[in-house]
Amino acid sequence: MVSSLFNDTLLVNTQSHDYPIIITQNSDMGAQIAPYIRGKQVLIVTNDTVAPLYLEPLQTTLSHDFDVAVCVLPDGEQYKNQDSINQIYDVLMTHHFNRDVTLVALGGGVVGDMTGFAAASFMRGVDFIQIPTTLLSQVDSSVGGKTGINHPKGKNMIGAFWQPRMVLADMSTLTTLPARELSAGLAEVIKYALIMDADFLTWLEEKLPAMMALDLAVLGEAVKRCCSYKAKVVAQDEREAGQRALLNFGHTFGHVIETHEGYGNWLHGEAVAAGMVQAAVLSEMLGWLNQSDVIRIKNVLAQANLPTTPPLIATETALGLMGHDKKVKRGQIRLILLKSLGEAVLTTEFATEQLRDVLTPATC
Ligand SMILES: NC(=O)c1ccc[n+]([C@@H]2O[C@H](COP(=O)([O-])OP(=O)(O)OC[C@H]3O[C@@H](n4cnc5c(N)ncnc54)[C@H](O)[C@@H]3O)[C@@H](O)[C@H]2O)c1
Ligand SMILES: O=C(O)C(=O)C[C@@H](O)[C@H](O)[C@H](O)COP(=O)(O)O
Ligand SMILES: [Zn+2]
Repeated sequence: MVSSLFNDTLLVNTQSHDYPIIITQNSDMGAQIAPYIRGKQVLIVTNDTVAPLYLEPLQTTLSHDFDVAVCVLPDGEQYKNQDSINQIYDVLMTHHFNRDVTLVALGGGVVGDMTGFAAASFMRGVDFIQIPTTLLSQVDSSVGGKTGINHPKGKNMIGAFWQPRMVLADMSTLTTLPARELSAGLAEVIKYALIMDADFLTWLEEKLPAMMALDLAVLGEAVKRCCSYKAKVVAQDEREAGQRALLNFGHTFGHVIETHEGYGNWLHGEAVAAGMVQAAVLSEMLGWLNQSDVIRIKNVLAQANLPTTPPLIATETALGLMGHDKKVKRGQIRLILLKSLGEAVLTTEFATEQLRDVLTPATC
């Protein structure tokens, strides 16, 4: 579909440093990011799906001014682990790169999270830049500095808060993204509406068809709105002491699904979608949402081709996996639930029996 050019820049203010999110189309990626590279060494980290699509022009442009190395990782959530981080370190060491290096993440959230973690830990911290190429990474993972890898028993269990120097979201990259991955990104977009802005939910209900038809102007508008919400939250609570936890809506349930089903079998966004329904059902049990709200949530997720029911997981197994959630405090599971559409809270105001009911197959 032909659409008008989208161009916008947002600023993220954090205690670490401020950085821009450039949202654009058909960009010369190398030229866009070059001004934010402070040394002469660059390591581009990508994967074997994204490399054939977008690596060559980026590498060529950067090679005019920088000493550029490349690390191509295997594609998949199942490779978001220490082996991949070691591969990044190996390339950095082989090239004798030092604290002047800037790591460039070219890919989706998996590449971005791992590149950020490698940057946070190599020589105790070097610069990195995010070039997110999935909708999910453009609306969420490239912003805010949560970096890391999975443990076999839990998602993102090892990591660091480490902010990028800049984020370049080129909407044109979405034209090659598989439809299932676009839908996975829409889950995080819908998440922002449910936790922060009921008017945005209404906007989405109208605009989802255009987004799914790859109208880049509408997608760009959605990316801008989501990044603005996230930038605002991260500016107030960079390290998740409080308010930032709201961005975890659906994730305590969703991470259980991803871990239990085997990393990569349920996409992150798919698991979060089903998890948001579970959280909404629990919110309804508490009298905070009404039945029509829950139906509306299920409908908007279904409209985006997302699952609204979790896979079969034994209740005790799910509770055991939930125990690893990073929001657990003094042994107590804390959940993000909805007080109303557009308003989320971090809470322990639910009975364990209610949580068990939600986790019991067929309740949602
Ligand atoms: N750090 C954060 O704040 C944060 C936020 C949300 C999600 N995450 C993490 O992000 C990950 C999910 O990210 P994702 O949904 O981007 O998945 P992903 O990185 O696995 O990318 C999805 C798939 O699309 C491919 N791909 C990427 N760009 C493409 C393009 N332009 N054209 C064609 N194919 C392309 C990838 O190779 C992969 O196969 C999870 O690990 C999740 O935990 C992190
Ligand atoms: O940025 C955040 O904060 C989020 O929680 C965004 C989530 O969408 C993202 O999936 C994040 O990686 C989950 O973090 P975790 O701390 O639960 O691992
Ligand atoms: Zn997420």
